[in-house]
Amino acid sequence: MRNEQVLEQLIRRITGPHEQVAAEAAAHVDILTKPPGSLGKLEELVIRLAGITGQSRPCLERRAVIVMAADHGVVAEGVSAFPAEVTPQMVLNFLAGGAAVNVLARHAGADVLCVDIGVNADLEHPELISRKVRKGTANMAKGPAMTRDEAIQAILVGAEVVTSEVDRGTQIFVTGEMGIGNTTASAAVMCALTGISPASAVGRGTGIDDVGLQRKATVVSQALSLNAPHAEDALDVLSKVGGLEIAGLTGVILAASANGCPVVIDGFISTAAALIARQLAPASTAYMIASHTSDESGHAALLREMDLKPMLDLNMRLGEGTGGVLSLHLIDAACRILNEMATFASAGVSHGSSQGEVSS
Ligand SMILES: O=C(O)c1ccc[n+]([C@@H]2O[C@H](COP(=O)([O-])O)[C@@H](O)[C@H]2O)c1
Ligand SMILES: Cc1cc2nc[nH]c2cc1C
Repeated sequence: MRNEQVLEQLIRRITGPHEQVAAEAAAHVDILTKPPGSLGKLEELVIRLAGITGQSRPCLERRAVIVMAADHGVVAEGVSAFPAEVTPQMVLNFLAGGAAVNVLARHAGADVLCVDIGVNADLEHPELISRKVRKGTANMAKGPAMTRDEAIQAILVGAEVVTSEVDRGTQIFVTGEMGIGNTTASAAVMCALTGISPASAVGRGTGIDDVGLQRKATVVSQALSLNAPHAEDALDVLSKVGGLEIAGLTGVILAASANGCPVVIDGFISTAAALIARQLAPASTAYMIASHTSDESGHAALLREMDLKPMLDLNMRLGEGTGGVLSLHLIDAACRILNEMATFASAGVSHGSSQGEVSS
């Protein structure tokens, strides 16, 4: 079967959450020993998790963060505060267990899966998932970042990683990435698909200065006018101005959705992948759990555009899946509320009287 057909099949498997199970969970939340709605967003969260998983008492013990790593030709334009060599160096750090995401994943009981989907170096390690589609993208300021077929291949890599994890029993996924230059690609994807201006979409990424920020906006404008991506064709946008890790994460999101697994969206780059996934499969948005608002300046606007309501705002802007993995603690808390709290009946606690009712 052609790759495009495999992708279409994957998209067709995304049917939407189990509304009946969500309604049952909502009814149970309302008989727990608390005033209705008093656990706020935790209540909404666990009702959504029930609908996504089809389990009236969700328990998401097996979790994995998928860190997609890739390089970007656009780094040649001076859009990052760090050199491209940092991408492979950080991959080795992930594999050695020393990066922030490793620490936070250990704390949250999540596996870290590191995928080389397009790093511009020859990497070998027994734990590395080596699925390189190409050695980094081409410079989008000079031409398309990759071909449409490469973009689809990278989406399918993400989907395959998720599918084999689902077979191993993983129940919830977190998106993570590493790629020097990828905030430029993410900003370009955001501009192409939402019409937001480059000046509003670009941010400081790894920490570029004011001059670098101006240059970044100019590079994004140049890439958009040169490549003229079609806003109604997400694969065209992804291939012309996106990145291999963005494509891989699009596949992660689509395959998690197709398998009825919640997918926790990390920062700016992950949300750009979510934007592509939404355009390819609108039903996938029901499976997305937004973790945090990154300090990357375009992220809040992108989340609003996606109508995603993140749980945390900790001024983080690291990526790797760090914000996503942190939010697993809140997801656990929400599940435990539903699983462990007493009901008014079981604890012998009186219900509140309905408003306006006069007790005799
Ligand atoms: O997740 C975010 O919101 C985020 C915001 C800023 C930077 N990053 C990370 O920093 C790298 C990209 O930054 P840059 O400046 O090289 O485009 C990449 O490895 C991302 O994981 C990530
Ligand atoms: C050191 C470093 C770690 C990162 N992790 C994700 N992006 C990163 C960028 C840099 C520069």
